[in-house]
Amino acid sequence: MTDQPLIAAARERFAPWLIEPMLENRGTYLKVAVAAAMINLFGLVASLFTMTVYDRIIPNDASSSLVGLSIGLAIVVLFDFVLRLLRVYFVDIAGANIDYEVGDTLFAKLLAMRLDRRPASTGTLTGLMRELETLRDFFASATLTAIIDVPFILLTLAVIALLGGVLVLPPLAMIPVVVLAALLTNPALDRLSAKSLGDGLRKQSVLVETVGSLETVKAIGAGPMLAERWRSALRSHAHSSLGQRLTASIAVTTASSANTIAYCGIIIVGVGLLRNHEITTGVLLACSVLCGRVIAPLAQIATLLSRLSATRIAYRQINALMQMPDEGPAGEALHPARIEGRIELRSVAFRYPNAAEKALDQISLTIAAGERVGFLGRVGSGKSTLARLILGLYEPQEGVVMIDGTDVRQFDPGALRRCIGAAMQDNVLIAGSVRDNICVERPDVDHDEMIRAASLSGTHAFMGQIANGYDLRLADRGDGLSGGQRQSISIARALAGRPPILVFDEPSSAMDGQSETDLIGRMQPEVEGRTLLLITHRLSLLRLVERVVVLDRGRIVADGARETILQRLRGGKVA
Ligand SMILES: Nc1ncnc2c1ncn2[C@@H]1O[C@H](COP(=O)(O)OP(=O)(O)OP(=O)(O)O)[C@@H](O)[C@H]1O
Repeated sequence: MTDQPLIAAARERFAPWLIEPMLENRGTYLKVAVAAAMINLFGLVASLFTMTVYDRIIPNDASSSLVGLSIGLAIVVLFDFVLRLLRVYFVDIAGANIDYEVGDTLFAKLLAMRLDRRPASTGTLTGLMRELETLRDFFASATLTAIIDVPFILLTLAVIALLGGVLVLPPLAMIPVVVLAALLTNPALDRLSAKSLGDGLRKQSVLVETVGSLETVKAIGAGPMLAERWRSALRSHAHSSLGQRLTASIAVTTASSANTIAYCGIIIVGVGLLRNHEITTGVLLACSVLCGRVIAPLAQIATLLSRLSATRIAYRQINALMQMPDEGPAGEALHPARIEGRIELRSVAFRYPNAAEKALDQISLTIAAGERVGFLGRVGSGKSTLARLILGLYEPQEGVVMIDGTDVRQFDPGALRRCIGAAMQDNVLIAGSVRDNICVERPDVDHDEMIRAASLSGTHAFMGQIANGYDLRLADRGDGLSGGQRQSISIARALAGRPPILVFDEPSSAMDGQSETDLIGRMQPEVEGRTLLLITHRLSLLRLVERVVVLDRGRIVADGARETILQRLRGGKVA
């Protein structure tokens, strides 16, 4: 885990995770470009229609020509309507495709990310994942098509110049004003977008923490403390968002004012030209209509730039996540078809990110295949950390952890963990049915195997008393079941599929004495001949093991046959 901010961590412009889905959708964007180009051309037609009506039809009282022209214009309007709809539709399709592709890659990255590199706060991480929506909004927004309108600004200016000569000057003069306003506000916008995003993540962080532990928050009366954190996050987010919106609106408002000025400029200059008979009324009207078509795309570009700022910040954040190292080897990973279960740690030292002390230091230990070892030690002595290293969840900074003589870093992490049945301390279940939680879509765990594992763990005994049984839908994290029931399901999940290595971290901590005794009785034949690592504070559970290792402050202080170590412990001869 890391507390380092991700902002500005990676500035690479076009990362493959974004560029590839964009390129895949180039066909769709091409259709959008064609539609946008046609819409621009139709816009020119409408202004030429105005000119023709004023210069040819009204002076000549040619009503029949007006009917013909109107029919022609109606067709153009109809096409324009259809094309505008199509443009929105295609942009949405491309946006949705990109969102799907990038979202899929990002989730895969999240699953593969090394745990020691992930952001420390869950809220921050989920907030970063949400930034995907900012990207989607950008790629699925019709504003994006404003880029295609840009070359048509030149075409429109050329038509104005052709029809009205100097009438082109007012809109031409306004272009640098709008562009300058957008360029000048952009750096501030970038900074405010980054700040607003950081504040948004802080809000998300408080929210996720509160929602995730609402029961505890209420029970311990932490509500007012969290409410104050929430209010503070709300205040700063509201403040930075306001600044962001205000700055963004400067360029957009400038564009709108520039539009009015250019329009008025055309009228003022045009009246002079009209008086000198240098242009006709039709030309003046056509040029004033066309003037709007010069500035409007610029206003769109200003909006696009403000969105671009937020998108760029979101992109950098997501890219920083994407750049994080994955677990597993850099080269070809090993996929063990089956393992014997021999575990060896050689001079292993490990320190959690940002921790002052090493959680494990100088650990050397060999566990033979099929050996059952209990781990004892005071709170915080490093027992769970040892299990995490064997599961390959963290890598040691010094030394090596090996399974069957191979460094665990060489294995494909997923393949390795399929060979290890682990029930960790927190017993978190996944939203879904009890069946989903025990089988976890493993092909080797069918219904019979699930029932076998559930019977061993004690799950089967209470499943019969619950409506829906194994199809009972659990809420997030297994809410809706008691702590002991969740623990029992976690044990069933670990046992299912008969993995050669079993890692149990306090497997009976939430169970009553009788349930624990029953569990030990059922487990004894099951763990026979399998490598078992059993972390516990309960001496009764040690009946399942033949050897005991005692840890203290990250070091091994005793290691030997169960009875020998227990005697030494009773005699107070172990630190
Ligand atoms: N995710 C973490 N980040 C930082 N430090 C951690 C983390 N998990 C554990 N530690 C620290 O590592 C040390 C060993 O913790 P570990 O959980 O391995 O102890 P343990 O022996 O399993 O304790 P317990 O019996 O309470 O479960 C402790 O000092 C703890 O503060």
